Amino acid sequence: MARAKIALIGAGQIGGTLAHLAAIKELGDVVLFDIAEGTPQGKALDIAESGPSEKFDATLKGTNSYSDIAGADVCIVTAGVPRKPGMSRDDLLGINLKVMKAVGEGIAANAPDAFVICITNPLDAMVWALREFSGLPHKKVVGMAGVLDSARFRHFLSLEFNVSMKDVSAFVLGGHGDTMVPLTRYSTVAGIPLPDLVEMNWTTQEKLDAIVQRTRDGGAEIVGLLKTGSAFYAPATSAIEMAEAYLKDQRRLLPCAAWCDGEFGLKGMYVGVPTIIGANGIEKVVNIKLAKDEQEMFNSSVEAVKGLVEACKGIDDSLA
Ligand SMILES: NC(=O)c1ccc[n+]([C@@H]2O[C@H](COP(=O)([O-])OP(=O)(O)OC[C@H]3O[C@@H](n4cnc5c(N)ncnc54)[C@H](O)[C@@H]3O)[C@@H](O)[C@H]2O)c1
Ligand SMILES: O=C(O)C[C@H](O)C(=O)O
Repeated sequence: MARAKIALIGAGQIGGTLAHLAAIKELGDVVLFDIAEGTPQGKALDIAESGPSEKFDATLKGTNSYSDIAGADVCIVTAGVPRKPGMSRDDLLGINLKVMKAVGEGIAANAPDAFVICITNPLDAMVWALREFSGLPHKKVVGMAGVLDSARFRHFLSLEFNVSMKDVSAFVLGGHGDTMVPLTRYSTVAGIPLPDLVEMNWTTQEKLDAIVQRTRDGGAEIVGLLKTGSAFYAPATSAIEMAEAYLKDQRRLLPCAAWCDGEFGLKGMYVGVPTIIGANGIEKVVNIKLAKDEQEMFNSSVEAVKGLVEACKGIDDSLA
């Protein structure tokens, strides 16, 4: 069987890391696309030259031409600009919206059957815009954020409980911004929900609240440390987890920015919700029951995302 083809739109920090991971995991042949001349070609060659030591079978090609992504099975979009210290993700909306238009049109013309994972910020609005510009089916266009936010939550929890990250599961829903909703009731250590662990005196409510806040600020914490850009190792790993679920029809239950039309009482919008990813893309949005306080937090996150989508419509008439 022919290898899968993975197109990476944007060959910056995340794009290069995605290419490296996709090759090492032998998910398929990789095409790195960028408007910057030389960058995708240089990164593709550099990663290909790691193949003899790493012993992977995958070809890597760098390009500035959309025609090279033709027939891609998966497109992962990181094209655009990251934030700098002092900025919010929402400050990137105007500049990255224009990028989504070019990328959406490029994917529609060359890889209309692909499963498309958007990473560019502000995530929930950009995945919505990318879907609109590309015209691809909603279940084939999804945003990466919940896997990353949940991974950060899991990491911080594993430090607090001094247990393996493997035994910590967590769910972060809502928009990928300050209003994201880390769900403590649905997060566990080896199946024991976090509120029970507080009752067992394994941690305190104050410590748990601080971890929830650190998770919400997880992106800004790294931006503040790096100063010249944002996180890229964990974001790339998160998107690869989603791509692998699609390519291998794993039916993973992962939190993603997915199209909700009826689920969670929403009428046609993208926001972070639990999904099942398999060979058809988003196979299902898992409509979990939220408690009153969780629903209120989710609602305010939904309102924040709606505001960004309205801002996109105000900038680009074709989206209105
Ligand atoms: N969703 C998430 O959880 C998450 C996590 C981390 C970063 N991000 C976002 O991902 C994006 C990329 O981050 P990065 O660190 O890789 O940035 P980066 O600056 O390292 O790379 C972005 C690349 O996009 C390219 N580019 C710009 N316009 C383009 C266009 N029209 N077509 C093709 N390529 C284009 C640039 O040349 C650059 O190489 C940012 O918007 C960042 O905020 C999102
Ligand atoms: O914080 C950012 O700007 C990048 C990304 O959204 C992240 O959460 O790391």
